[in-house]
Amino acid sequence: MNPDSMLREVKVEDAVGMVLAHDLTQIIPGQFKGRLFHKGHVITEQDIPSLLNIGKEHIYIMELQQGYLHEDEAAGRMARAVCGNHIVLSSPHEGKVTLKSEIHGLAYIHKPFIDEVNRLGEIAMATVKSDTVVQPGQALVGTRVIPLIVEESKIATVERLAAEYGGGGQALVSVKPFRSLKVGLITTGSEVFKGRIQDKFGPVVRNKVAAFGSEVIEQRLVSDDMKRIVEEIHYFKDAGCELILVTGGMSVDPDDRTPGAIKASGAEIVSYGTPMLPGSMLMMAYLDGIPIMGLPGCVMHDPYTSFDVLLPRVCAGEVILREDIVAMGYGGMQGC
Ligand SMILES: Nc1nc2c(c(=O)[nH]1)N[C@H]1C(S)=C(S)[C@@H](COP(=O)(O)OP(=O)(O)OC[C@H]3O[C@@H](n4cnc5c(N)ncnc54)[C@H](O)[C@@H]3O)O[C@H]1N2
Ligand code: MOO
Repeated sequence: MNPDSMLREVKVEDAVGMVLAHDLTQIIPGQFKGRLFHKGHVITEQDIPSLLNIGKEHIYIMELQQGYLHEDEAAGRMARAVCGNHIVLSSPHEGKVTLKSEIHGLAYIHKPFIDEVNRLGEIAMATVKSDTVVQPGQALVGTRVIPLIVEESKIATVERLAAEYGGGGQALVSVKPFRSLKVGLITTGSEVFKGRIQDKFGPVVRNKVAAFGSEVIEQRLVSDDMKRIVEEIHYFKDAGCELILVTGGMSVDPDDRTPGAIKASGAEIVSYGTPMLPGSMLMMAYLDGIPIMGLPGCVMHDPYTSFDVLLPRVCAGEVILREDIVAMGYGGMQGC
């Protein structure tokens, strides 16, 4: 059956007493965008000028047949098919259902599934990117079908794909909460250690870490001495730190000892260097499963560096792999 045959066009002047088949939107640029009339609204004589003002000279009267879905129901079914932990669904609004985060956390979106669904046609599933930090109430995903009436089989296909892609029990859209990590901070640099200049790394790192609910339990200053830096890494490991950050000395000068010290501590190096600017000199490593990050000078003064991309992921309990670092290059030119 042609879905158009389920829709009858009626002139608004003849539509008094009839029921609206979908939400009607008004847009006044700079002032208002939203629903002027709800689906299910019974049209009155007084509504006619308002309808004409938003360009509606006709409305649809709908007689939905077996095997077809209204846009609101289709959007709701798609949203329920992908919804995972810490997500709440909005009620349908202008044919769209929104998945919102319940918590401050890290968004997870299964990109191959989203691409597959959007390839089907007549469907729009718009998401934030995976690993976006989201606030409570923030929208992660909007689901909508393009026509007013869609074949039920198309939505069943979305549900089947969701079951296939999410087969391992992992939802296709979810939010990971941040863990509260004990963080050890080692600040290298003889000029800071000897008091020639005041430390500016500590406050910045404390604030960034606190933003994800973790805490720098202690900061220790060391000179540019590899043996001393290694000792401090082991000190924080023995103190039970779940993340160790080493600042400064990450570049190419003879006094830049930090990469060598992280290596000499026995840590496995995931990557020395990150394809992102600012933050290209960052090192990611693990010592017996404890993440160690070498932070270059730019973290002190640039508001968004490779550290700001990786820190939330580490705080959400993700293990950073070489491929994750590789993937940061595309889109990683943030200005430096
Ligand atoms: N020829 C090259 N030059 C630079 C490279 C490079 O690859 N080749 N990399 C650049 C990048 S990227 C960065 S970032 C910077 C600095 O990296 P470092 O981590 O080695 O930083 P430092 O040399 O230790 O210090 C730079 C600067 O910042 C001051 N500093 C360091 N720590 C503190 C602190 N805790 N409080 C206050 N100020 C601090 C330090 O005194 C220096 O003035 O290198 C680029 N250059
Ligand atoms: O580690 Mo650097 O930012 O690329 O300045």
